[in-house]
Amino acid sequence: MRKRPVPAVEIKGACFSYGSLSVLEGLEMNVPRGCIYGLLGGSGSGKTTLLRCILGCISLSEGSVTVLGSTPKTRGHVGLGRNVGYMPQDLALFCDFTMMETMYYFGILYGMSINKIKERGKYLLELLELPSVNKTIKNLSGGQQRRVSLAVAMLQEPPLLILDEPTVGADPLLRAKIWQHLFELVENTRTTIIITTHYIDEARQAHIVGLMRNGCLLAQSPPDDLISSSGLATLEEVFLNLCHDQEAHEKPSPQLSIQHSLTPLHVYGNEKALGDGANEESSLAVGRNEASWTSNMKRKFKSFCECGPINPLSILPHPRRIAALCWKNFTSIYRNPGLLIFQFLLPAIQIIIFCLAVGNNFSGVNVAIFNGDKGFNFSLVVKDYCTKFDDMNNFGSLFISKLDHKSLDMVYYDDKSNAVDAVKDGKAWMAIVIPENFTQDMITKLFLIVAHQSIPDDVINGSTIEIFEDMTDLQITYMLHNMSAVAAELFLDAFIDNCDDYSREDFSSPIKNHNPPVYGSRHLSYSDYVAPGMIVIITFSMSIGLTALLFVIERKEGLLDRTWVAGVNVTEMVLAQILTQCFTLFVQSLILIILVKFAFKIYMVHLMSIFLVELLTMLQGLTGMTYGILISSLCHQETSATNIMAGSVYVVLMMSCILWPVEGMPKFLQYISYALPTTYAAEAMRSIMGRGWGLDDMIVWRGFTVTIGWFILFAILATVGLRLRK
Ligand SMILES: Nc1ncnc2c1ncn2[C@@H]1O[C@H](COP(=O)(O)OP(=O)(O)OP(=O)(O)O)[C@@H](O)[C@H]1O
Repeated sequence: MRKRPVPAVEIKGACFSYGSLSVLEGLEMNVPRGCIYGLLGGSGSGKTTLLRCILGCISLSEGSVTVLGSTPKTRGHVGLGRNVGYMPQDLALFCDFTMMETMYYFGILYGMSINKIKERGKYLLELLELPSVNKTIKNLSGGQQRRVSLAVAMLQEPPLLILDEPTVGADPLLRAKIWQHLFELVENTRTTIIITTHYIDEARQAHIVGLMRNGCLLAQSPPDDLISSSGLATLEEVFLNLCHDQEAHEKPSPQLSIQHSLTPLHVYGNEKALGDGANEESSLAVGRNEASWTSNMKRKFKSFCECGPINPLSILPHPRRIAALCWKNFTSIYRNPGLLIFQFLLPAIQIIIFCLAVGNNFSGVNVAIFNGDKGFNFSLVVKDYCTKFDDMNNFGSLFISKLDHKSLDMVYYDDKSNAVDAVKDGKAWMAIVIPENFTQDMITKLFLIVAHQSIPDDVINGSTIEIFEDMTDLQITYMLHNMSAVAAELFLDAFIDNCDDYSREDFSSPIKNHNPPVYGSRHLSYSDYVAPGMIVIITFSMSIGLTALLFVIERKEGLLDRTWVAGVNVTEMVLAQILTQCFTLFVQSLILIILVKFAFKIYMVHLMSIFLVELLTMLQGLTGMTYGILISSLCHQETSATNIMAGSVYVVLMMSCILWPVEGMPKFLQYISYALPTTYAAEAMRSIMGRGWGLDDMIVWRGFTVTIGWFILFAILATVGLRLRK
């Protein structure tokens, strides 16, 4: 018995839906080797979807696809790679590349030698009448860009070419030339070509034409056979007739439609391979009802888990392809100064804004002052104890002189109620009211203390400065409290230092703060506290944003699909991204550290700590990057990626002890906080910078370990996510 030749593409009972929209409904297709197969159908009939199923870019919910003898996108499949040239409907080219660079990039992915790429690239660009090879893609016309895309598909001389509307934008002469070249390819190399088109006259030239409508093939046969068997004059009439036939059936079974009009494919030695009865109504129902994105993902997950042993070649990274991907990433960056500035300078700008805006000394804080102190010529009265008071006779003024004049704008009032009203009216944050007999009562108090006598209430009241506050701004309140406490201390210092028999120590607080402290400095500001965490969050969030958007955009533009079809696997894609990001993160973190340490003099104990800060910052960036890839695998659009990103960054900023210590959170929130990827890292960063600790300290190595753990986890999830989404 004669063995049936293996077709180039064989599809049985294919069902596929986007959410609730059923696109392929039990479709049967058989493409013999060495022919041009013209897939003709109206807009939205499912042609592109069908091609993407053949390429393994999307998985069928029902049915099977065999391409060149194996099923794409199964574990055993190494990837179509060099065997399939694909020209998508979208441009799917890197617009900043020149035409020749585009050839080199895809050629390397296909595994071609540099010389071969050069030779084929030049030949194809000339054949397709493209201008100078050094012109960048973005500077070509739409039609020229599509021709470069066609050249990329034909570059490696694959046995199977899949072209989605390749002649759009080409003039009739060039269209004829392209078709001529396709015929030569089939004749000379027995290449199989599947070509989609809206133009019936173009499809007429194909060896076999498949007429597609509403997710099924109404007929597939050599065009002449279709015309002769139908008794009609043109292919257009045949197509219209079939469409009417399909509409006449209330819900036509695709099986029925195909059998109705199918002519055996004698010319290409192909038996009638269609209509194995694979499509039951039930499978159509499944196709239509599998409504949601989740069901698509479940389907992919199921096929991912069930389709046989993993072929190591399908997941093992290939250095050549990784190098090509890295080269592409770097070229995209340096050809795009805007992106370069965004990557390198935005974190720097963010930290500059932070250091300038947060944690600095206050200025211009309005304070209302009423100094009612009449003063007192006390030198006669306390001369025996306090000989040095001779030149001081108004302690109210002495207290005011000890306030921080740089931070405060002091407005003097001549009445206590006016000063208090200034606070009530929002004109001042604090009113300081110094009583009439302040100096006199202070001296009396001292006199009575020395004489070991009790102090009457009116003397206590008269020697007390009253403060009226607007406490609605916590930071200003803290500052004013701190400032008035310091002024009171300085005032007491000045007051007591003038007494012959008493020293400041006699009146000192029972607490002694050692100076310098064990760690840190008495002059630390809020920015010293927040800066370590800010470095972490800026790098983390920038990496999420850049990577998530990059991947979502590349997917939308069809670049990812084209890269997968060219044979790149997910591991290579993730590794190349990590390598590229390592470089950008190194520069980014170095700029951040230089600004923080040297320009803004944020507290850092040792210069040696810079190495650990740099390392931890880079690791956080890589963690953000892998999280970004994960987000991109969940999102169709930039807006949804941006929303997830913004939500995540907000949570991380609030809960990672960057602005507020974990100890200041409710207990249950502390657990959540520690479960975030940035909390331990921010703690470690603070210990490295503020305490000068190294990797031998638990807080520091825990920060590194947890960050690496999250990086690995996100990398695995991102790889699985990309694979499922592929
Ligand atoms: N990613 C997607 N998500 C949801 N629906 C989609 C998606 N891609 C395509 N569709 C829908 O699937 C149907 C088939 O689309 P497809 O692109 O396969 O048609 P086509 O025959 O190639 O059309 P055209 O000739 O206009 O390119 C259309 O209704 C389209 O709106």
